[in-house]
Amino acid sequence: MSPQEQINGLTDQLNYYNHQYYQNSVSEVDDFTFDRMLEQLTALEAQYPEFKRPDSPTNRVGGGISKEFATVYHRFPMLSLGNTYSEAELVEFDNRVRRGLDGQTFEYVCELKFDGVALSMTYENGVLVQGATRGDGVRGDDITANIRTIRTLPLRVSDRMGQSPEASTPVPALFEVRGEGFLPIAEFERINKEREDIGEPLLANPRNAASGTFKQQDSRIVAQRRLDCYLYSFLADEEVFKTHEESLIALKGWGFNVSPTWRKCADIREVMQFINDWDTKRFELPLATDGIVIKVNSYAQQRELGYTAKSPRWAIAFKYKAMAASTTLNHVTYQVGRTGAVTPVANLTPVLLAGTVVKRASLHNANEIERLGVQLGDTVFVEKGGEIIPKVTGVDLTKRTDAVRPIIYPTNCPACQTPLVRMEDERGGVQAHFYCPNEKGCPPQRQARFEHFIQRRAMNIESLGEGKIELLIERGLVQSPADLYELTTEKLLGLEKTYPATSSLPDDGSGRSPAEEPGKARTVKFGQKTVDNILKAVERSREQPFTNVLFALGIRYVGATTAEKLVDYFGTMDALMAAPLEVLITVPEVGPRIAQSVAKWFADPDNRDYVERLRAAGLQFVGERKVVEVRSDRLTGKTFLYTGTFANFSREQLEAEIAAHGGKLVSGVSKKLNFLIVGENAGPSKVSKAESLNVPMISEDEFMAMLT
Ligand SMILES: NC(=O)c1ccc[n+]([C@@H]2O[C@H](COP(=O)([O-])OP(=O)(O)OC[C@H]3O[C@@H](n4cnc5c(N)ncnc54)[C@H](O)[C@@H]3O)[C@@H](O)[C@H]2O)c1
Ligand SMILES: [Zn+2]
Repeated sequence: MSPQEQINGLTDQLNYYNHQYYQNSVSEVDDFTFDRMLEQLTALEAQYPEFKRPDSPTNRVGGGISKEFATVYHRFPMLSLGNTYSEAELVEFDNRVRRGLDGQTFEYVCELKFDGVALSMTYENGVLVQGATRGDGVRGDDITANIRTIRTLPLRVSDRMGQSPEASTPVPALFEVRGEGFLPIAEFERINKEREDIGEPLLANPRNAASGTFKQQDSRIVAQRRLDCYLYSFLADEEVFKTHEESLIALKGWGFNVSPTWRKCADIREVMQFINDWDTKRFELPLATDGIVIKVNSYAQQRELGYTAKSPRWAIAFKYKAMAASTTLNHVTYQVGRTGAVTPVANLTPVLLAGTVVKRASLHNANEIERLGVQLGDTVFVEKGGEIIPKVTGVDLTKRTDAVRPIIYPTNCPACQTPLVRMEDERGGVQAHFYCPNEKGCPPQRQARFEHFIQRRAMNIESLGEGKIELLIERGLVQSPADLYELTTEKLLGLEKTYPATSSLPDDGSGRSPAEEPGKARTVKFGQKTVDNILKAVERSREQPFTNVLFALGIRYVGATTAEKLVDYFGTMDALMAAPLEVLITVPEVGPRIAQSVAKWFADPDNRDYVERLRAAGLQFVGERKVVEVRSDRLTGKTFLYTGTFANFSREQLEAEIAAHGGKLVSGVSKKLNFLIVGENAGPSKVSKAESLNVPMISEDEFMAMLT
């Protein structure tokens, strides 16, 4: 391949990865591979400048702006950071700084490099007026509404509010703060557990999840995910602080969330020490980190050092290589998840990785096995990244022997032998996972249905957790959650089983990724007190509101929030069961995918029997209806969005009115929107977006005229 072809190839490929990473929140390769390719391109371009393309990723900040949000221009460009994986290059950086500062003394501030999304927040007279993404560095997306959902981000700051004595610096009239928006790991795992429970595909890692969340059009969805933000930079027209350190202290004093992990370092040796200190300790932090950011402390010196087109010369990111180890893949087991998804798990010769012994690692799905080209007996690389569960990331082909055997993916469910199927994904392709379609009879799926049913947000019978359900199913005491309402003291008292010490519980096919917990022997026992607690909880569950009951049914894609919307709209189980698909689709925030899933579920006679048994058991089938009766079909097939306030309607009333006439409320301005209803104090971004997309805008009066 000629150098020009190489440059072209790398440019196209890196631009594509950048697009996937920043626009679609997907990493198709790991960061190390990406950075190595970028380095290769930089070197080639230096050697053959004549072939360097104007769209080269080497002279641009990686992100872009999207059509879904209004565009904002940054008052100060938002740059990237130079990065390195090696200590030798860090020493070179230190030498460059030293030369650039001509022998002056200087200090560094080291911070953790948080792995999320760069955010910029502008405050005017102490009030948060704008929040934006980095975008291409010059222009970003206006995501103010989403950023406002971050609970730790002050919407208003004042120097008097600060609790610390350092907060004495007055708050400037206009300033900008920057930080990293992220999903705490615990929150990431909570969301994935919920998604797994209702059959939504899992989010890949906390960074991509955070990035995807900030780009949601509906800030109500954003608010349900508890995003957080660590602030690491302050900017204003006038000089407020002399050093970065001072700004961090003041930001904290003004009530911003500044991670306490930063430290001032006198020289590069102390920096190295800081890097070593956090090498594995960073896994104890509540969020994903991928390195250390090293910044020259003095602002005057920062100005002296200046910037390249892409990044400051006074800062660098040291990135940790993902924690990797190599070991042998002995065999693959397959777990069946709550919704029938089959997950292959690598069983490894135990190996030490980032302070824990790893015996099992995720192989994700059949596509991943194919992509890795891995075989049984291979030496594989196992990595621990931002996530808790290690994963197999590659094969050491230099160690492959003749003894390797191909991995034969099962064609039948490992739990119930039903032939596996692949389903279509939302874009019409096939999903990466194979599924066991035997929803009713497959033991792990059946058990998962019970676990779903008893959880707090459903029927709240959690005293039945931890092995008790398994035992009841095994003894034939329950087959369907409706049977729980026929349990008696006589049936339960004295039941007992000891689960052996190894893997019988973790291997229950629950589909949860393989944790590293050692399996201890456990005894499940139904003594008098346990039995009383269970029966009491079952009794109390009869009072759980209809929303919980509907969620408890375990209809695919119907999470707790969707259940609420359905109850608001229909009010009763009977009305919901009678609703044809066309009506289900008109429910606010219920799209065709959910509507179809609901209709299909209620069309199944077994499911209807199940519902009748729950009714007979006395569960709540009536909720509070918040949507008025459908009064006409004048708005049928039309979509609406409103902005501002109205003379004749509250927001809720307006939403109800749209629904009552068959219209559908949508959450963002797009080409598909039929009408934007514009009231007093309308939001400028919605209006200008509607203008640019030629979406008709109507007044309150015009809207009312449509109803008669
Ligand atoms: N895997 C892929 O497909 C893919 C694609 C594109 C980019 N990437 C990764 O993204 C990197 C490029 O992204 P980038 O331009 O955002 O650079 P970067 O993420 O390496 O560094 C700059 C960013 O670091 C963040 N940051 C975190 N903590 C910080 C702190 N304490 N102080 C200052 N900034 C802090 C900020 O968001 C800032 O914008 C690449 O090096 C690559 O590793 C990966
Ligand atoms: Zn099965």
